[in-house]
Amino acid sequence: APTRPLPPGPRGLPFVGNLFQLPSKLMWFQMVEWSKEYGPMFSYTILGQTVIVLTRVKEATDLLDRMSAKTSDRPRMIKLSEHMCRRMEFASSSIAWRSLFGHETIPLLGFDPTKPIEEFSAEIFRCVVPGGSIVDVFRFLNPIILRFKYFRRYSDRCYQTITAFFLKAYSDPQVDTVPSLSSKLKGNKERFGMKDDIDCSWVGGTLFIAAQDTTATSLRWFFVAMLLYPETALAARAQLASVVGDRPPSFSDSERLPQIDALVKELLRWRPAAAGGIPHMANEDIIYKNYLIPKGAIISPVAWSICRDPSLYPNGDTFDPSRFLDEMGNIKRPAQHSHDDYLAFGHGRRICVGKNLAINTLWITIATLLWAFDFQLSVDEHGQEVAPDPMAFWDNGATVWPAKFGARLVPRVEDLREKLKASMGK
Ligand code: HEM
Repeated sequence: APTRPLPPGPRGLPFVGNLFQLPSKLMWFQMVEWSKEYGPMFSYTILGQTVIVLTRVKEATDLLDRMSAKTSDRPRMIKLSEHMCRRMEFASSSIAWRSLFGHETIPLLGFDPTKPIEEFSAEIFRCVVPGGSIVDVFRFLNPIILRFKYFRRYSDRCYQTITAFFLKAYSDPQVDTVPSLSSKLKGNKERFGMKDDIDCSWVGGTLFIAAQDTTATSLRWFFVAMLLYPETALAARAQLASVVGDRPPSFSDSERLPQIDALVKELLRWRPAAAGGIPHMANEDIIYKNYLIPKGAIISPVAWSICRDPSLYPNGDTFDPSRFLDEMGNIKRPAQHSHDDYLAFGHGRRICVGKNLAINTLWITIATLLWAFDFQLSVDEHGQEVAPDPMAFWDNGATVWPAKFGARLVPRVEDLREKLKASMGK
């Protein structure tokens, strides 16, 4: 069969390819720039590894949803998968902590028992970005690293510490009124194909890592959006006032609060937590639009750009929840192939397994925060209000947070604490 060219892309150097053109931070920005030059689908290479980048809904859904059987492998991530997690990974804090391990919810200002996971997840998230760890770029180093304990000392320590942590979280006594993943696994190991308690504890642990930072990232961006687009908070509060009045919102109000649905959709679209997308890998040669996507190529959907696809979401840089509402104020029918307007959760067989938990977590948290507090800009030492910069980022590897910013939360409800406590008991 006639061979086809790779999608166009930036010229690289012999052997190393485009390695030195990739910034070490905020890599997806480079992808946005390249897509302006080379089109919605382009390719680059790192040391012979082809990466196909997708920046529009059409290409992403054609390749990753409709051809999912051929594009749902994950690239081999040596440092993450083989060193730090020793293949234990198969695939916001409080809710994940409770629903996965069955423990008490975490108090806002008290001791946070999940802190040790943070360092570990930050390192893991760095490895997910193509080129994010040295051994994944220079693969010939792997046998050397495997041979000498010295080179593995960091990954070994990570694995041991985190396994002990997950095991304790899994084995500690649990709140028994609410079912959790741990309580399901205990006593049913064989049924779920688990070898031992370490296996079981890692199931909870990896889900925790995937759940916690992504959801918390979205909540950070929620505050930025509310401070910069206060009119959107007002619209949502007006609806909350008419539906729930002075009691906290609950899921039973959801049918009557489309403004909150629209806010959640817009938040995940405007600032998709995993802005650069999570890479897939082609498991066979694919010819698409007369280009070759070779077997073994990394396919990298850039969520930031896909969620701004002008054919679906005009003025994509503006935070505007009303784009999802019709004239009657109800949620619009989602655009075709838009995953119900939730493109931030990835594609095909690899689509985020925690999508519904994440949407529900964001929904109830956002509804409650809007009901409970006014959000005000912080004030500097000269008494000047300081607005967050929506284009100032903190790169956390797979997730991208807003750079540090201040905000003041002013209670809008009398007896807030008592009302929240009373509603939690229900
Ligand atoms: C705002 C919150 C979240 C966002 C934006 C998000 C986004 C994503 C994305 C983009 C992927 C990769 C999909 C792909 O490869 O095409 C993913 C995978 C995954 N997510 Fe989430 N996620 C969120 C919350 C959660 C939660 C709450 C959980 C667990 C309870 C979770 C568990 C997972 C797991 C296990 C995978 C790997 C699936 C696989 O490889 O087959 N995520 N997520």
